[in-house]
This record gives sequence, structure tokens and C-alpha cells, in this order.
Amino acid sequence: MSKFKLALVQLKAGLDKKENVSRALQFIKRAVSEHQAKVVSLPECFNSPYGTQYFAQYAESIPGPTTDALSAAAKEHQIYLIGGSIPEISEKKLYNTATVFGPDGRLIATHRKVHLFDIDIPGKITFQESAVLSSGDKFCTFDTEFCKIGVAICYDIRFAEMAMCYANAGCSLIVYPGAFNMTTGPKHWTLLQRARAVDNQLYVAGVSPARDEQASYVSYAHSSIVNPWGEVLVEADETEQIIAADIDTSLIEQVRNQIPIMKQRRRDLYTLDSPLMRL
Ligand SMILES: NC(=O)CCC(=O)C(=O)O
Repeated sequence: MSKFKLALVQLKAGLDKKENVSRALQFIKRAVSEHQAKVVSLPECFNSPYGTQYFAQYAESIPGPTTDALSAAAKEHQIYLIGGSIPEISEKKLYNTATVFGPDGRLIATHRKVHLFDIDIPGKITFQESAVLSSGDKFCTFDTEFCKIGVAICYDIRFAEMAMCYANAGCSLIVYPGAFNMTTGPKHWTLLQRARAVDNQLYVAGVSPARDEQASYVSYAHSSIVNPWGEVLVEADETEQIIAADIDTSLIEQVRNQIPIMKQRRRDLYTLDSPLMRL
């Protein structure tokens, strides 16, 4: 059993990359000093505006200037830092990539968004990440002294199978840096976080950029942390801010004993057969 504080930084990312990174560093410092956070996460695409027209221009290799700054911040504050995501360039391909740094500043995990955000809701929103990005083909979990944590990015949350793989791998918490929009956000963002939490009886956190009404892509914001009961422990509004909550792994054991769906699965009728289960 363990208990630790998770803080999510709902950051407003603008056109100035240096300014975005510098604001992120200020908020990380505050997450530690004001909330005593041991694990801190930034949102999807935190050093760049979110949009296919920006990814190539803002892309960096990893390691690069943005991730060097994250590494130094994790070390300075002795925290696990989930660096939201950034546009990554590697071997001439672009990815939407999350990085995770340990309290010693070492890069301990990366996640390239597995499910690219390609949707078409006529008159509302059409978006095609796959026009410029390549998808990742690996899962991402990392161990801490508190619990195992899984990381996936935004649209990945719509795929229940992926969260189930993370639960089967022993994760107590899944963190989704994500930038839902003003069409799907109000309908699905919190619902999906609650669904993944209830399906898998674990904690789920969604960490979004703050809303910028002037941006070409307007984020819904509303970062939140949901417990294994599916209860929203804390939810941001649309403004730039930090939210934080205790992650208490004893609640996972309690819920799994009280509602023992993990033991009641009919594996004779259905199985999740993924080679990537071997994380
Ligand atoms: N950045 C994203 O993947 C957005 C996902 C989203 O808005 C959705 O509805 O799904």
C-alpha cells in the first residue's frame, strides 16, 4: 500500500516555444512547493500549439532542448515528471511523444502516441494527425517506489483494450496527457476517464492544455483525476492551473476485493491476446 500526491499542470501553450517551456518549469516548481507533488504531469503538446501545421516546426529530437529542461527539473525537484508530450522528430519521421524522467533526472520511459487522432464530424471538427505524424508501436509503463504507472496520449484513451493491457501489467494509475476539443470534450473527456477507471479499477488522470479561444484548435481543458470507484476527485475549469490529489493504492485493493471483476473474467469465453502485453 502506498500514498502519494499527483499534480497535473494545465498549461496554456502559445506560439513561443521557449516561453511555453519556461512556464512549464515555473508550474512544475509550484506543483512541488504548493502541493508536495511526487509525480507531476504536463499536458499533450505542451511546448507547441496543438495542430498539424505546427508539429514539424516545433519538433525536436529526444534528447533535445525541451527534454533536457524536463530532466533538470525532475532532478532539481526530486520528482517523477511526465513531460506531457512534444512533437518529436526521429529519422525524418514525426511523432507525438511523451517522456518520463525519474527523480535523478534520467529518462526512464517514452511513449509515442499509438492511436493517431483522425476524426471527421461534419460541421464540427475534422482532424487528421496521420497526415503528418507516425504512430508509435509500444506501450509505456514505469515503476516508482509508490506504484507502476502507465502513460498513453489523448486519443489512446478511447481504446479500452490498451488501458486493460496496462491494468494487466500491474499499473495502479494511467496518465493521459490529452487535448480534447470543444465538440468531443464536453461529451466524452471525463466520461472516458471515468470509464477507464471503472473498467480497470485503478486511478486515471487526464491532463490537458488550458483553453485558448484564439488558438486554431481550442482545447476543452478540464484536466481531472479519477479514483478506482470512477469518482472525479478533482477537475479543473478551462483556465491555466494546477490540480492535485492523493493516489492511495489501498483503495485499488479494496475496490477489487469488493467488486472482484478481475477474478470473475470468463477467460474461457474471451481473452485479450496481445503480444505487447509483455511490457
Ligand atoms: N489530441 C487528441 O488526440 C484529441 C482527441 C479527441 O479530442 C477525441 O475526441 O478523441
